[in-house]
Amino acid sequence: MKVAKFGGSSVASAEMLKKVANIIKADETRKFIVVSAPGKRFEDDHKVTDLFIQLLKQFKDGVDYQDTLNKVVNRFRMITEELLLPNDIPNDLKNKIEKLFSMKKSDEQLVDELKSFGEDTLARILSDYLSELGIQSTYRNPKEAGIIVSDDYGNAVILDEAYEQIHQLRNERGVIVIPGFFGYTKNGQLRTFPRGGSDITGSIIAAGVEADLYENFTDVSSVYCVNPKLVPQPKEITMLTYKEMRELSYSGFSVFHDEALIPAFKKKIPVVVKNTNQPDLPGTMIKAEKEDFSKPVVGIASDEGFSSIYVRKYLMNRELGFGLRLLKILVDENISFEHAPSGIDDMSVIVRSHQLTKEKEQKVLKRIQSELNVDTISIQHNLAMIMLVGEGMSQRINVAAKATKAIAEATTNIEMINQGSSEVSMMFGIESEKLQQTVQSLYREFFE
Ligand SMILES: Nc1ncnc2c1ncn2[C@@H]1O[C@H](COP(=O)(O)OP(=O)(O)O)[C@@H](O)[C@H]1O
Ligand SMILES: N[C@@H](CC(=O)OP(=O)(O)O)C(=O)O
Repeated sequence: MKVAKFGGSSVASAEMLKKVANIIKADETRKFIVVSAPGKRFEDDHKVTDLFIQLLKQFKDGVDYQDTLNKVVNRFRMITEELLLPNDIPNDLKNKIEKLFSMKKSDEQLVDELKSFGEDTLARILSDYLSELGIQSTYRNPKEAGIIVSDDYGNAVILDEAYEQIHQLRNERGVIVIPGFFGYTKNGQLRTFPRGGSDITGSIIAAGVEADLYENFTDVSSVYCVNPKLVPQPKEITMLTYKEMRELSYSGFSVFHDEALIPAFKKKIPVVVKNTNQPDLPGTMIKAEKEDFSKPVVGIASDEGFSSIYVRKYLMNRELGFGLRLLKILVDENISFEHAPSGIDDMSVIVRSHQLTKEKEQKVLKRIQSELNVDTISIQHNLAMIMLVGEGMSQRINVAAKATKAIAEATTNIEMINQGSSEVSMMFGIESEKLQQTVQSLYREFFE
């Protein structure tokens, strides 16, 4: 029994949905189908989820939102019309949006409910389309499916108690189509997962029904060892471990959501990333155990938009609780940190820059200066992080040497280095503007 998740790019148009239906038809063990909302059909297109966010903003700002509303509804109408289905579902969507806008709800509740309409509408359409094709198919809302989540708006996590009810889905007949990206709290309130969260739904269903395989269908034939936007036609990864994929996803491999690995990992369900346009290709397999240790590095992930807060204080090493108090100041300001490399008398804390408004930055720096009485404090913006990932790294002694050589060849200055304690990853902080040339140089060193 398999769970197949189709991402936004795979359900962006009627043409893509026909491919999806063929994939479902081709293998009767594909029983649970999880879908995203329609994504981009071409480079400058809009994801439906982004249109919903824009729509709510216009509604809240009191400006005319009819144009955006029509755009959203027409995305679905075009699909139903081309699939020769009635227009009831898109018409219904329009009414649901207007009804939601007439209700008294908090902004956070409104945005979560509105965003969910994208995946929900698409799941209903796909289920009807499969039925039209003679495939026994049922739409299941996440509430009925048992996706019980925490109370965090736009950032929900699954609760352990959900799995028992999800397991019952095994007994249902035919194909079950479930919208991704959202669940319900114990009190029946809708909450969405973080952006890109349909991958998480797929993984939850796979763990709940104890599937033999979780297939994640997208628009690339495999996970590449580096982001294809930075290196043209990079090498494909045929197999990697949950641990490696989680590190890579968290650090910039947007092809699979980092939080989506955990449910599958807990139940040891293998995951495969495949291409909806070329479903017969093997794709990339993600499993628990590493089989091939010949390559120390399996992938190079990278991301931009980091800032580093640097503090220096003579005899910091003798001051009990210094790091704790520094991090506490960040917690007070609701700022999470990514890395915190330290020396004898100094420490850097790397945070994602979007968390720092100008005022917050000034406040944090002032507090650190006065409460920790540091000798030097500075902040550096526009940093990029590059993460080398591979479980084989712990058994090699020259990975760091090869990496620093490649970075030097790109004439890039290393701002910081951090090796994860698990020795699965090695991180380099550099100036953002040098990112592409540095990644390309590392790629040549480790993969060519
Ligand atoms: N290392 C990588 N391997 C493959 N794709 C990657 C990688 N890093 C980033 N991507 C991007 O991830 C995209 C697929 O993810 P996403 O857009 O979320 O797909 P979906 O619409 O199926 O959810 C690819 O088109 C590619 O641009
Ligand atoms: N539609 C949601 C959830 C999702 O998973 O989308 P996609 O499969 O297009 O990454 C989003 O845009 O965040």
